[in-house]
Amino acid sequence: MNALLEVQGLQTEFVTRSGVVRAVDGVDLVLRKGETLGVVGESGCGKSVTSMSIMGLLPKGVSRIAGGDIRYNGTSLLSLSAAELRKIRGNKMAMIFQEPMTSLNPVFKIGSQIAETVRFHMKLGKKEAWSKAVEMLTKVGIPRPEQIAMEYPHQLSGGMRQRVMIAMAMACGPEVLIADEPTTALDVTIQAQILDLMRELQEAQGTAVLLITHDLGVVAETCQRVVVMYAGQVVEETDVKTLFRQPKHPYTRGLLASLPQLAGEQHRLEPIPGSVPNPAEMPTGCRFAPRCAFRTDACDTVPPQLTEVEAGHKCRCLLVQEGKL
Ligand SMILES: Nc1ncnc2c1ncn2[C@@H]1O[C@H](COP(=O)(O)OP(=O)(O)OP(=O)(O)O)[C@@H](O)[C@H]1O
Repeated sequence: MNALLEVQGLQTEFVTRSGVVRAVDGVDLVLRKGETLGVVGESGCGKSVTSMSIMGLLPKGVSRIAGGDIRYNGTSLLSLSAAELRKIRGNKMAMIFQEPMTSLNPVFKIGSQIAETVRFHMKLGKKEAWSKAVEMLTKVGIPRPEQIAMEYPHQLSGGMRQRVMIAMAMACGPEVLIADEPTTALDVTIQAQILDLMRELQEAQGTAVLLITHDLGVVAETCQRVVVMYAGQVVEETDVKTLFRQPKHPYTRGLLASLPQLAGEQHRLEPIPGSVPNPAEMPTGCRFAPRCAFRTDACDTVPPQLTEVEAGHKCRCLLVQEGKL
């Protein structure tokens, strides 16, 4: 099945003033070679915490991985030392964020930052690394790349900074790219350009992408498979076509009904009532039950498991599993 990255039963906890909360609770993900897997859900569902856990970038002291495993090419990343993890991060696995300044350093020239990454991971000399940086800036469509390489991040527009971050992430030809809301902060035209760019680089380098987004429109355009997350858990997983044509979980149906392009002109948009529960106050049964239009008494008491309801289609809902929905 060519699994490159496997997340199994991941549990990530935070220490907060009201005690320990589990923001991610038993997440399973499989990313295969060269594919794009979307992870969707509203704000607060645990998408970013999942990606930070995979990259080993959780805030120290206040968070920890309490259970499960993360395997890259069969090796558990949780068993690696910080130095071993650093070798994989940026080289084999790279990440891009919604806010490019998260990974760009404001006090270093753009070219130097890309060159530094390349030197560290690809063991190139100074001159070759600088050439590689300029080559990458050219690849991501930066105009006047030699000149821009000499500039500082704040001298560029948001869209250009995002291109620079992609250049840096893709410079070492990573096998896995984790993109956390890479286009959310950009306007629609730039958003489309950045998604196209990511797709081109992905095809050219054979990179597998884990795309984290709250935007189902972006998923429809870029992903082959999708995982829907709700309240720290996966609630549905299938291929993109099936998700849009035959969504099963009431939460996924709700997300689709609130998507303007899909609701169509004749239909009123129907936002899902209520909000994602706080991890400190999770419902005891189904976590979506308080917001669910189909809720039954059993939903309030029995926590549903994620099961395969059709070939390649998993869903965490008692009613779907019993064929009632
Ligand atoms: N540093 C932290 N301390 C305590 N709780 C946290 C911390 N970071 C995240 N959480 C909690 O973890 C849960 C999941 O957050 P996460 O950022 O992963 O959601 P998300 O789906 O990525 O949303 P967004 O799109 O807004 O980033 C939330 O309930 C959040 O309150």
